[in-house]
Amino acid sequence: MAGKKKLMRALAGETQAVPPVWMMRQAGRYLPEYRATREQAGDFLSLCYNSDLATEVTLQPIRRYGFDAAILFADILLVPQALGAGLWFVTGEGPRLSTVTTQADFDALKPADAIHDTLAPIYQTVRNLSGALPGDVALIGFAGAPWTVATYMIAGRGTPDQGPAHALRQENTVLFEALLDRITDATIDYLSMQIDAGAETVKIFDSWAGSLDGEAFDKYAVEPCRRITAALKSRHPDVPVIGFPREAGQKYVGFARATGVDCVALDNSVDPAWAAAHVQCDGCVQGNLASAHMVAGGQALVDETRAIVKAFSGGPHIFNLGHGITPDADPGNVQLMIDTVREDR
Ligand SMILES: Cc1c2[nH]c(c1CCC(=O)O)Cc1[nH]c(c(CCC(=O)O)c1C)Cc1[nH]c(c(CCC(=O)O)c1C)Cc1[nH]c(c(C)c1CCC(=O)O)C2
Repeated sequence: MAGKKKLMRALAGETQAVPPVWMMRQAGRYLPEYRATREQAGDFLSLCYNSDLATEVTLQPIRRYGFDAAILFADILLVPQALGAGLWFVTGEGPRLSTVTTQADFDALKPADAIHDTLAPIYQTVRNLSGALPGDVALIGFAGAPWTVATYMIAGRGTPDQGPAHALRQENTVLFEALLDRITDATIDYLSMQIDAGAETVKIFDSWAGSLDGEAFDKYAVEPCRRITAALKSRHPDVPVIGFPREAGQKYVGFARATGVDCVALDNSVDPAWAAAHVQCDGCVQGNLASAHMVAGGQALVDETRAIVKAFSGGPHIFNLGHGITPDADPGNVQLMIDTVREDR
């Protein structure tokens, strides 16, 4: 597999002495060049839909640091918008959406295959990137998992406990499941189009998977991810899929087998030694340095980075953070992390 990109080799199950490295939100507000381009675009959503500027911010962290992978610059909430939901961002607070809590709200949504007009600029960004990236850098596409996307569509915003989505699933299960199915169908088409445009792997972000217990986790986190993965594999058999059931805890065990994903991304609440024994045994894992180290830096960052690389050194591993890098991170600490991952060993 010598000629293949480092990220793709890890996803194919190869153990490497130096793991590939990239970061969630690597194109983000901690970088001065990102803030400048975002200002040029006007606002966050305009940046997402401007293919030239979205290409530019995706490339910025690749130029600055030489990561092994670039992740398409977009957002998981573009799918609800393409389905017809209202979406806007309140500076300093986060996303706001028109809510879907009644049958009438649901009936007003567009069919899954009507999303592509809205999302066409995103496919263009992927095409741009596919031609612009250095030859050894892999391109990652992504979408939100249906449960996580639904939590925003139902509440109309981010919530600490996903209460409104849990309430709807209990009070109107039929409507809740219809919404999840609509998002699932749209997500399959969306990711498939990203792959057609040049994404070499795709990641499914289930940021709120941890709030689903027992049977609900199987029905609303595992099953939609399994369905998306199976549909993608039938259309694009050679494209690996990364699943990120954040805060799944013990339910990380067997997630790859149950869903068919090629790699499981770990949040930083997971102990690396435990995950090496119970999750990495099924294939590639990604993670899981705490983002706080990117703010604090110092010897603790170096020690923890080394400990994670060592814990996962017996199998396929992609070095990453456990969640997105935060705006208050120091760009110098990112370089220190990368240098530590890539040091001779
Ligand atoms: C839940 C979620 C969202 N978006 C995303 C998730 C899942 C991952 C996670 O749990 O963080 C995923 C996402 N969002 C963004 C990407 C681009 C790729 C990357 O660099 O990782 C990805 C993969 C850009 C973004 N998405 C957002 C920003 C910051 C916007 C800005 O520039 O002002 C970026 C770079 C905004 C966003 N987008 C979302 C929220 C809640 C917010 C506001 C919070 C915040 O400001 O960080 C929804």
